[in-house]
Amino acid sequence: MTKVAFIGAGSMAEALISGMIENQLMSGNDIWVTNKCNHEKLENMKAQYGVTITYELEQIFKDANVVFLAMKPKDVADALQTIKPHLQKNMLIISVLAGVSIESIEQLAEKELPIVRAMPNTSATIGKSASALSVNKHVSIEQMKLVQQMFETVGLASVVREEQLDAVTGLSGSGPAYIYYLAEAMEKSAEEIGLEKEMAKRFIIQTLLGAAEMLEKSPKESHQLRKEVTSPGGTTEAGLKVLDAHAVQQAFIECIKEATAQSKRLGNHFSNSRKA
Ligand SMILES: NC(=O)C1=CN([C@@H]2O[C@H](COP(=O)(O)OP(=O)(O)OC[C@H]3O[C@@H](n4cnc5c(N)ncnc54)[C@H](O)[C@@H]3O)[C@@H](O)[C@H]2O)C=CC1
Ligand SMILES: O=C(O)[C@@H]1CCC=N1
Repeated sequence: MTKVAFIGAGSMAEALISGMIENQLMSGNDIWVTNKCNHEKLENMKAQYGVTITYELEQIFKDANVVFLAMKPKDVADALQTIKPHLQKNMLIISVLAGVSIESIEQLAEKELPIVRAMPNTSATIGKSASALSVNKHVSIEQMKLVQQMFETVGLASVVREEQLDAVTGLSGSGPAYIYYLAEAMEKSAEEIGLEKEMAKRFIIQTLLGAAEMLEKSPKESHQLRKEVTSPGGTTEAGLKVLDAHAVQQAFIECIKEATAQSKRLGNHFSNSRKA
């Protein structure tokens, strides 16, 4: 039996827990969760997923095979300071922290541990995450199999070079937020053009799902698919001209680059503050 401990009980921890339980990789009995101080949040997770909640570190780490680090990057130094006496050589550490390198975690833990640095996204909740994984040399073949299984249960999982993880963070870690941002704009416009909220929402969702599935199933590139919607002199052309006038595509490119840069900054800030 695998015992999985989550240190941190926020959005990402909940997305992974819910995805792994929903997709029957494990049950709530296999999962132990703690956080910094929000006991109500832990109680809610216990009620919803049947996980065990505790602030007793002895309990959470006893016989744990896998330890997820799921706090914000700014909190990892404090967290590891507290938990490091409980970390054993055979425990697989999976960090989902943006920017924080495997080397930084190794230094904070002050012992040789198998460490996976992962970048999933919140669509893990419904088994649709896009997760990238990098590992250190202490991860065994068996542990790697388990990691692949966990992340494949909650979506697509690919091993990447660690230096690519900042880019993955900017692209697909943060990616769901970009799509929700577009959905928000579509919802707001629907109100202004006279469509009822609920009906508009169904049309927006179906449009996003349909376009995503076309991107997946059609052999055509995204540019070609866009051209096929855009009749000369038609409605799409008129709308897209407005997006071009506001340089929206360029803004999205800069958004993804900036998110990537921020992931790097989070990591640099972290390793520089350790050197200081
Ligand atoms: N939210 C997202 O879409 C994604 C987040 N991530 C990464 O996941 C991590 C968590 O992000 P969120 O879940 O959004 O944050 P959150 O703020 O929702 O949750 C953070 C959790 O960490 C806990 N925590 C803080 N210090 C702690 C300590 N010393 N000991 C135990 N628990 C502690 C907090 O109590 C809270 O439960 C971040 O490092 C982020 O970079 C990665 C991919 C996507
Ligand atoms: O915004 C963040 O920092 C985290 C990492 C990727 C998505 N959310």
